[in-house]
Amino acid sequence: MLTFADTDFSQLNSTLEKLKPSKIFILVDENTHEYCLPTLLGNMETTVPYEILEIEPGEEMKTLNTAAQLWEVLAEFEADRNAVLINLGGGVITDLGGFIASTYKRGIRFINIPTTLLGMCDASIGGKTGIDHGFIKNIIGTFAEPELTLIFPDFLRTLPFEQLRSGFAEMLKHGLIADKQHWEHLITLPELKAEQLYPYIRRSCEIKLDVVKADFHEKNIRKTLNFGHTIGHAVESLFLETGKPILHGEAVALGMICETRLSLLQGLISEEDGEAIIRNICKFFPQISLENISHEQLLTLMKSDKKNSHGQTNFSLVTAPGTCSYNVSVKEDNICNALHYYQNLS
Ligand SMILES: NC(=O)c1ccc[n+]([C@@H]2O[C@H](COP(=O)([O-])OP(=O)(O)OC[C@H]3O[C@@H](n4cnc5c(N)ncnc54)[C@H](O)[C@@H]3O)[C@@H](O)[C@H]2O)c1
Ligand SMILES: O=C(O)C(=O)C[C@@H](O)[C@H](O)[C@H](O)COP(=O)(O)O
Ligand SMILES: [Zn+2]
Repeated sequence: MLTFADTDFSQLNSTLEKLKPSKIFILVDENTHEYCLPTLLGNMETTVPYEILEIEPGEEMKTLNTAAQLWEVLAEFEADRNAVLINLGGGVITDLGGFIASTYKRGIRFINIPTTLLGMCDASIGGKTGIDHGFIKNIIGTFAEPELTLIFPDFLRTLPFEQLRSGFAEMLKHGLIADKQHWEHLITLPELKAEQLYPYIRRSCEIKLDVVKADFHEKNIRKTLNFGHTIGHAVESLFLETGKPILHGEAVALGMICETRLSLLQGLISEEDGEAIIRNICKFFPQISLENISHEQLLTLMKSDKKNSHGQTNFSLVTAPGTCSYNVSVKEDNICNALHYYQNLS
């Protein structure tokens, strides 16, 4: 269930009452501990004892090592199958927390309380959980649904601008794949500020929920939610590996530009639409230098993409703002062309 807590956390309290947990665990990172936990604790009404599990912030923590430490801590606290994990944080916390919850003792219940724009509009919804391994994004994970996703937009007040913009990339993606009007609203916003985005958060959540309801296990239409991610994830992985991580949404924005170029090369989109999409994404996202990045390595990383099958690299490609095709097989030459195109954009 997805709920907006515009003013209070009553839905959280009634869910906890219904779930009757034996114990509550709250997973935070250092920042959500400081900025968000006091609000949660001030509003959570329960007599059930709780423990705080804290990790350092950042994508570097979304690993098997962190998962193992968290499983160990749960075991040390004697968490039983009726324990409930509350994931309070961005996509790293909800992906990692969802993963440890869905695997500990073969699955305990969990609640997502996203605190970033990306978490609210995308990561906390739809049941994809996971960790990175060998710097490959989300290569190990589960499909597991939270008991509740509680969205409290006021958490965005303390979110740094770059993080807000990172979440905005996924919102643009939602417009591009499914709702032209949403895309047009977003690209004409006078500035990127949390309060300006509040009305559009709901629409992004609806788009994601509709797609996920139609195809939870990503056999078909859910692949459209991965637009921008085949190239985006490869670039994100390579930067992560070299110790200079970029934000997920920044990588997705880059990926959406390159993959729109692929649509143009494949003749799947009109020049007018393709160029307007690229121009508008560039308005918000400064170019990321790919100067020292090897295309070979990127192509190898793209082979790990979960949409691939039978040795073919498959893309989800936008065909006009608001519509998206999937299972589009693309030749390596065109992928290299798109990467060169991005490099020479400015
Ligand atoms: N499961 C999915 O469907 C899905 C969808 C999209 C992205 N993701 C994953 O989500 C991850 C990215 O998530 P993210 O962008 O939220 O990153 P994140 O979780 O790393 O959070 C970004 C930063 O903001 C800080 N922060 C969080 N809330 C804050 C607040 N309210 N005030 C101040 N600081 C705050 C965090 O500590 C962190 O430093 C990636 O790993 C990506 O692969 C998953
Ligand atoms: O929910 C989905 O499906 C998505 O593809 C949403 C993406 O924004 C998200 O980054 C997701 O984690 C990517 O999944 P993956 O299967 O490519 O790892
Ligand atoms: Zn994403």
